Amino acid sequence: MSEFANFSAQSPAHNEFRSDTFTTPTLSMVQSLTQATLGDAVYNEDDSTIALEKKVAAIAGKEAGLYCVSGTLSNQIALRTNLFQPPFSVLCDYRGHVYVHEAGGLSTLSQAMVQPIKPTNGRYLTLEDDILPYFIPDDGEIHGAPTKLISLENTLHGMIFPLEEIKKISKFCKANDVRLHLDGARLWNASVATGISIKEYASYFDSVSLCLSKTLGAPIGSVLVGDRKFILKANHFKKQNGGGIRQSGLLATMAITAIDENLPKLKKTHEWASELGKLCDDNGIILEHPVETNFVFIDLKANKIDPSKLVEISNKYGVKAYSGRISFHYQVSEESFEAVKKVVLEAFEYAKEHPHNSSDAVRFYSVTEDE
Ligand SMILES: Cc1ncc(COP(=O)(O)O)c(C=O)c1O
Ligand SMILES: C[C@@H](O)[C@H](N)C(=O)O
Repeated sequence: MSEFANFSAQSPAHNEFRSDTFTTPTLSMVQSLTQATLGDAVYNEDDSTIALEKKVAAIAGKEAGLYCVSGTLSNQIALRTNLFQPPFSVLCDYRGHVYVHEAGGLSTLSQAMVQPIKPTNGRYLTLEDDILPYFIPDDGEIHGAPTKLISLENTLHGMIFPLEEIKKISKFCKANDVRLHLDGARLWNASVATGISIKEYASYFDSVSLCLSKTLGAPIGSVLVGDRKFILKANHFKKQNGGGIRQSGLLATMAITAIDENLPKLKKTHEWASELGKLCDDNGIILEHPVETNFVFIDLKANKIDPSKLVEISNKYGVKAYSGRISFHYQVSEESFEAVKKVVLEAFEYAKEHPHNSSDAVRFYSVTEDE
């Protein structure tokens, strides 16, 4: 049952470690509503929406932006717009959100064959080791579905995709008539962590989806950026899929406030995550990979931790951590941070005495029953 809004008090997400998607609007975001314009955005007549789209496009160094109600919509219409004539296939990381968490959209909306790839290095795709072995050239051979799009994610599970590898993949794509999309839901975090600008990262991609509703705390949405012609066609697919929003100025104004106010707060979330990661290292708790931004991925299977026990212990300490992914965001309270450290240590200690062995896939979100 969600709580009633009290924008002047502590965020309901103060103890939330399931995801940074639980971040809630702030009082200043709500106050910004008094400045919102109320045009019909489907007719491209809402100035606040246009201002948001121009703002994010400028940050990314792209010609145009498109406000979407979700990162899933933003990604899926971007992928569709980058693809022209089937048969074609899309290469992505086997953990990629566009593949794992977007309800098979690539198959239905884009009619694409997806080639998920497990990175040889366990962290990020490389051109030599991972992409070339799976690349299907569009050379007239009629058995395969030619690779016409590569979709990368940065950050992916909180890991930063190295710029030098992005450059190699981008150069290959340009030389082989392959489009390149970036799911940049948390590109903000990568930029803050590396000091590399969003503009630099985005310059190697045909399209980038930038989420506003996660690490930045806006109530909903993402902005897709690309060249003007691309965005015009993406808007067509946005409308086709029911994404045409009317008085979106109310949401856009909150998103503009979120960018301005919360981007500087991301560094602290990385510090928290790094501190928890070090605590795990110091106590022999195995992580799926090193901490680089705002996520700590505890390897529940390697530590033989029972997810349901983790939930039970989380509830005991008054925090919400339902999987091995411990997500940090700017609304976490110091008290909750101290509590989640105890949760992790206690769950680990319990597993030593009560090892949990399971072949079940570990999902990092719970499917809650209706109340
Ligand atoms: C990496 C990534 N991309 C895209 C999305 C989709 O965003 P949304 O939940 O707004 O559809 C998410 C969700 O949080 C995500 O983690
Ligand atoms: C689960 C996934 O869709 C969501 N993007 C998250 O990171 O929580």
